[in-house]
Amino acid sequence: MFRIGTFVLHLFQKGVEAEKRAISFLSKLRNELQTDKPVTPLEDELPDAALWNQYLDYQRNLSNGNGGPSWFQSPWLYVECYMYRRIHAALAQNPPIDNFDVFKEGKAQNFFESQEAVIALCTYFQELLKNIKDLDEKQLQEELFKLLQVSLWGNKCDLSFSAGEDSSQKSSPLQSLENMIPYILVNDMEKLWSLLVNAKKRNTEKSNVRVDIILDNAGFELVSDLVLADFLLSSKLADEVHFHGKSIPWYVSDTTKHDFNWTIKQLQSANHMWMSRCGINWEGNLKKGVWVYRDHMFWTLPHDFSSMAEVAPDLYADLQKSNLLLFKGDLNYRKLTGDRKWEYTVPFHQALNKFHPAPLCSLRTLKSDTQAGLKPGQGEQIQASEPEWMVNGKYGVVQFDAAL
Ligand SMILES: O=P(O)(O)OC[C@H]1O[C@](O)(CO)[C@@H](O)[C@@H]1O
Ligand SMILES: [Mn+2]
Repeated sequence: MFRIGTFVLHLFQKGVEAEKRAISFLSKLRNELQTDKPVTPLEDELPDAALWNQYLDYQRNLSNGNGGPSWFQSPWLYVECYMYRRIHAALAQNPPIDNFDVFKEGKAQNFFESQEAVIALCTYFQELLKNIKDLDEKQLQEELFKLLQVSLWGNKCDLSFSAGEDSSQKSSPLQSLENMIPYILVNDMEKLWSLLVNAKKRNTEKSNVRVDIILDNAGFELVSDLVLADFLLSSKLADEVHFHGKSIPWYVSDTTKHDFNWTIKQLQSANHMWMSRCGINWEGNLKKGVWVYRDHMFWTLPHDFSSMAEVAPDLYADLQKSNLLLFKGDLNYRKLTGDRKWEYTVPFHQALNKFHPAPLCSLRTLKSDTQAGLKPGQGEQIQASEPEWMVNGKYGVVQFDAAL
């Protein structure tokens, strides 16, 4: 008894010391950020540290003569990613709190506050499954479009955008889809449908149709992505879905492996028949191997996707095996387009800067000022009536690019 007590006390003290170290590391980070200090090399020994430090050298070369990278001067995408990586280092170097996700509570709260919307979506979906075999092509297409839109607007629910404030999905996610169509600035859903239907027709037993979802936020958005993924399998439009999540806590609400499994468990054990049915089916999909969850350190590096083939050739080669890549969310869009301030009419294909592992589509609500592939005058027209259109999350795109 005495021994156990001493052991617990010892652990507790270790925890308190680790917390103090993490807090001092974080206050140092805050001070550097607030006073525009130079970006410094990472000093930890985590597996991606060398790549981060090489990237810092690359940024130093770019800013030659301008004093080197610093918080206010360097590209926003770079320093924002760097901030999340430093937050991770503060914890990861400090056992026993090295696996602690500082954003976990916020993500769980978003999930619980979206409960009604999750119930509405799971109920709708389970009803749909009852007669999915009897649906003709037109009806299947309509259902796909609905679930794509739910997944698109699900991207409104992220926590970094709302600075951690409530951003859960409150209303029924299916109700107002029709009214929101005018807010989809680029709507390539028809192209997705053709691609999937053609892939299915060409599909022989040897070649499975594979769709990859590059996930964004946990909470309601993740549930909407899982429902979409279930629909793709249940409608036989796809045979496998591969999910890609983050290997470290990222941009507050992004999905990690823990969030992914936690969400499915929560649904499974929910006190609601259709919610728990979804959770049970989804765990079954993972066990059968028709759903696969993967993470790769590339997703939490500062590089945009045009350098994936060089920096993470294994990931690029894996994505090349897919029939369709669905990139969720604003940060993925920024990385797809190099976060440049493109003329609105520059073709999406061009903004991708040779990133074409497979046909791809971005489902993203606009929260940052990067947008390509609009019609002439389209951006200017919205700008005139709504100056905040690029950052207020009210508009979205379902923007497709066929591979080379
Ligand atoms: O979760 P999402 O859709 O990638 O949004 C995150 C966005 O929020 C911000 O952190 C703040 O607006 C952007 O940098 C980022 O693009
Ligand atoms: Mn996010």
